[in-house]
Amino acid sequence: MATDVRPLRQDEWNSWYDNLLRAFGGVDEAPEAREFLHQLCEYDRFLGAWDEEELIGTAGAFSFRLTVPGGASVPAAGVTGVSVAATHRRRGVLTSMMRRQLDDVRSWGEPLAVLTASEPAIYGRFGYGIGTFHVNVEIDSRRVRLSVPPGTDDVRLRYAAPAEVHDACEAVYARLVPERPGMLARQPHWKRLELLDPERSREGASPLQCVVAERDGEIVGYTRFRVKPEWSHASADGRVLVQQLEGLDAAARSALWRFLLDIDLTSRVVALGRPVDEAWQHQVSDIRRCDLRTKDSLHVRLVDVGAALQARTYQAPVDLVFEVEDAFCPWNEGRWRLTGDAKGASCERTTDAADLALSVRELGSAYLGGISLTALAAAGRVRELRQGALAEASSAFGSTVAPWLPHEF
Ligand SMILES: CC(=O)SCCNC(=O)CCNC(=O)[C@H](O)C(C)(C)COP(=O)(O)OP(=O)(O)OC[C@H]1O[C@@H](n2cnc3c(N)ncnc32)[C@H](O)[C@@H]1OP(=O)(O)O
Repeated sequence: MATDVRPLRQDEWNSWYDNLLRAFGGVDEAPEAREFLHQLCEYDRFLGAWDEEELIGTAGAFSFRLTVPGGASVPAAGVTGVSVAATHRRRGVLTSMMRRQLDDVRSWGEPLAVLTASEPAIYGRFGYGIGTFHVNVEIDSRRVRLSVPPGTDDVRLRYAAPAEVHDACEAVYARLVPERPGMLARQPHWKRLELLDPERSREGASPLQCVVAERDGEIVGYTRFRVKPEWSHASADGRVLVQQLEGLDAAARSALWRFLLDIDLTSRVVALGRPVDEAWQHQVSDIRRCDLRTKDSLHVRLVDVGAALQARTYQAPVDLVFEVEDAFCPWNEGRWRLTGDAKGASCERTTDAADLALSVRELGSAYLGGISLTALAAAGRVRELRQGALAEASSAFGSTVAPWLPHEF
């Protein structure tokens, strides 16, 4: 079968999107969600695969900027909308699209490609490693109390229409972006994402509600959530479904979490996709009643090893030679010397003896500082060629703040 992979034309978007939906089961999106996604399409970066006249594959790459350790905002292709028609599966169509896409990303000069996977088993073969985890929680708010830091009672909370305070909330978000690896700078059109509220997707829950946290009249935090009323035989048993919660300081965040745990007629707070190191985990009276579940989140691919490694900084001084294996993007193969510290780094080709051997996939996992190279070595995925090199690399690559992807794409 000859597959033609090429960028999408504007008149092909609807059929592209229908193909994608069908690969995910064929349930249509609400019209406003579909329209929103249409506006996000970057035609020169979205690919279709054709078998003669028939569209059989889809893949896109948003032009994101991703925070890396040290706070730099690095161009990253946000891989999205990947699908192959079930009639054409396991014949190499995905492989052809990944080939074209990674070649394109390289030609655009973007050192990273990132994605969230429908199934984690798909992307390792293309050089992606799991770079971040997040937690999903369901807190028994009748039993769990939150101890709060000084200053929490000085934070004023008020309800606001989500659209009315949107700019102020976006300003809070923008201030947080450089502080945590894995966060995405807001791109044009994406601002509306957090306000998208199709009735069809609510499944019996309320429209989006918003509470802002203020100090001295300034918005310093916000949460958007829904309430799903439920009644058991004995009592009210509603759920609070948290969509976002951000705050500029510990008091603002604590005030918002405490508010969510205290809403009358509810007994559970459900929050999906939260950072693994969030402070509330250490403030709750009973962590077991929070039912924490960890899940892989952002998968990271170094498209240009040298540029990617020198775009971030390192917690401890580092001077190491990596022997990198990268069968899918052979331009990365070979030895690289990384020197750097907390102020900056450089990464150049070298013929010197290697200290560590690993594939680009492990570099992707370790890149944002959330997965330790020591753990990957224990799994047999990193080889230490000079004694001591693993510990040096591990402490240099770490991050004091866990990396976190704020939303799926
Ligand atoms: C970033 C995102 O958008 S994630 C969304 C991914 N899309 C989906 O999950 C939608 C439903 N699934 C699909 O559309 C397709 O099955 C795809 C895209 C996952 C795979 O497409 P295909 O064209 O069948 O993949 P292709 O034939 O190129 O397979 C390449 C290799 O990946 C393997 N592979 C493909 N899909 C999977 C999978 N779901 N799980 C494990 N391995 C897989 C194949 O076995 C093959 O292995 P090999 O090289 O050892 O022979």
